[in-house]
Amino acid sequence: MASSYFDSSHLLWENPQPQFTNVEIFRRMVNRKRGLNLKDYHEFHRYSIENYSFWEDAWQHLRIIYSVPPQSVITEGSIPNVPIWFPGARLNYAENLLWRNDDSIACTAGGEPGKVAECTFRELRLRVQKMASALRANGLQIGDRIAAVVTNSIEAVVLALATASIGGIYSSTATDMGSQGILDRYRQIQPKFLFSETEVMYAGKTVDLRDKVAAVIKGLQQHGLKCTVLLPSAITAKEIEVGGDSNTTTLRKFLATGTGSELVFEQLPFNHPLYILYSSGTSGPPKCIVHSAGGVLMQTLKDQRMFFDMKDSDTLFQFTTTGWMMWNFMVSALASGCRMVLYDGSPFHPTLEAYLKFISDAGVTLWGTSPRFLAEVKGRKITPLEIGSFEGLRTMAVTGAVVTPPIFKWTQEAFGGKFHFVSTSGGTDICCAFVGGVPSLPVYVGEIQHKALGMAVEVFDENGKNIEHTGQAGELVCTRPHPSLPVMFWGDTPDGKKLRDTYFNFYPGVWRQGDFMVVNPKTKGIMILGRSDGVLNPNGVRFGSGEIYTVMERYNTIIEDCICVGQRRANIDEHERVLLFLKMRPGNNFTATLENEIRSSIRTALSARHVPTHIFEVEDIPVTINGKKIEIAVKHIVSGSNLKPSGTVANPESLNLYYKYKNIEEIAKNHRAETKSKL
Ligand SMILES: CC(=O)CC(=O)O
Repeated sequence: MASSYFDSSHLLWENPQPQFTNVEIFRRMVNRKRGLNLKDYHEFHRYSIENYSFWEDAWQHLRIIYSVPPQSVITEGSIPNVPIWFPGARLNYAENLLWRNDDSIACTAGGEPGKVAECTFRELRLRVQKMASALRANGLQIGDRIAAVVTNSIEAVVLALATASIGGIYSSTATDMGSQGILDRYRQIQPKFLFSETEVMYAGKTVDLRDKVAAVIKGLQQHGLKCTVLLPSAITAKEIEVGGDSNTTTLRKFLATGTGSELVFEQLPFNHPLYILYSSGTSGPPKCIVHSAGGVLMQTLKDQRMFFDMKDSDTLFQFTTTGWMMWNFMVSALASGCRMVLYDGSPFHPTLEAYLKFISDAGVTLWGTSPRFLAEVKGRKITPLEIGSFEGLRTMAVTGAVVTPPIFKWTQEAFGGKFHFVSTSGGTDICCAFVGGVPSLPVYVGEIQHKALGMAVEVFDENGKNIEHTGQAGELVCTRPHPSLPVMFWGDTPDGKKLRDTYFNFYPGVWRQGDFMVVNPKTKGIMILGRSDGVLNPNGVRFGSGEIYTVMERYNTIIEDCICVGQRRANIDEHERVLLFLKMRPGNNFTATLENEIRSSIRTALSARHVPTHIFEVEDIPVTINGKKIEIAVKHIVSGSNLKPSGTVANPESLNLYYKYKNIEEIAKNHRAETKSKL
């Protein structure tokens, strides 16, 4: 079947000086070093996935700081398909981030309380030194876990880097995660230390975390917890007691236990664990994904310098909490000598306009955000250039969900048209991206520009056949190892059974990411169409929910959000049917006229077979605390399963709204009668 995804590619942006980009400089360096003649990014990418020596080139180009050089690039490890990278090398992640020791600003931190804190590179290093000294004095050793429930603040950066300097393993969650969600994660990794906020502000409200912290401490006491450190209020900076445990102390007292020792960067193997991240946990207990220091360092630096053309003169603002991999990704920007702007709180408080002004005023040059946020600005008919000049903006990087073509177009225009719009996709599983931006290539509307260097991404059909050249959609797979494969799942068997079952079983020996994608045979541009477990399959036509969301974008001034899932009840339905749920913006009604209009738009833009069987209005759309729609949970619920919401769901009560759709026949009958009356 010929593809209709890319019938017309519209140019969105082109770099007037591609030759000066980091990626072009890197390509020319490889040509000189290897005596090659790689003419463009396409050839460079091919070289990067066919030769492991590419990673040696990357080591050199990214200027990795090390004390012992590697003996080779790759060797076999104990987990099949997960090799050991750069055996013999010794390095430290924190040392690679803290080389800069001057009085330029390293971090600017803002948030809802309105205060802005700053810290220079020299001060950051001193704060890390103080924290590391206290951690050592209190017994942190190589391989010990530190768990944190923290805001996106300078303190969180200090804590992660101090932990890394000693060779501890750092894991954090956002403060809005429920105590059950926190315990589901931290009980598995048995942290020695817990660092926690006590009071924060979110959406204009003071949130008292004392009960939650007390519950977490209690739940971790039987699981190896030795010491809890309470951070002062994120609003007033006052110390707050939680009480009841002699191993609990305040940050001030904890830091005072340090001996003032020098900052020592333990020299560790490339594969030494750095972070533990978690699978979403929306459909089962969260998996504890362990990432290596060398892997995270190399891949995040590669993505930042190649996709975003990051330089030491840049100011990066990544909107994230500490519970999303984009936080870990962001922190690496220090290694490029870049300034980071941190923000904690809701972007809608006190107003969306105030948040946009903060970004413009902070002189952000690289802005990382989500399509959901941009859709909201668009939907509220806000004109960003009336709020700030955004004159420094050079690159906007968007991730976290499918970016639809209307969002590409609107964003480029709304923020002044000159910057590089980068759509990327990767995930927690690799703590970097599979596909993303190439500043030396043109951007086409709706297309992620290319595969990342070193990432052997292909599109497979159900039988494991590469169908990329056909322009048809299939599974995103990665056919060769790369340095930030997880080194293990915490608590897995030594041969990594759980890890292999998760990624390498569906297509034996090949990484399956669980995303549904398609490649434009002409431009090589990529579209991610949704999660593959949410792929819709009515009457044998397979498509991604992202295709429906693209059409729905045109209604986003009246429809706040929507979710599209397949329904197939065991022993009842012969075929899958597609259900589309809409959350209306206040003051707008879901009428039969609107429903007909939506059906007709989907039919025209896609095909008659894409039109949902039923469209319903709902009060809320379930999302994770990182703002991702939870299609898989809704799919299970409407198909007749009972689901226990995990701590990852931001609005767990919303799931209850979907159970009634198990009785679809009755609901549909009532719905027809109701919408007719609202015509
Ligand atoms: C890079 C990403 O892909 C981020 C995410 O969606 O979790």
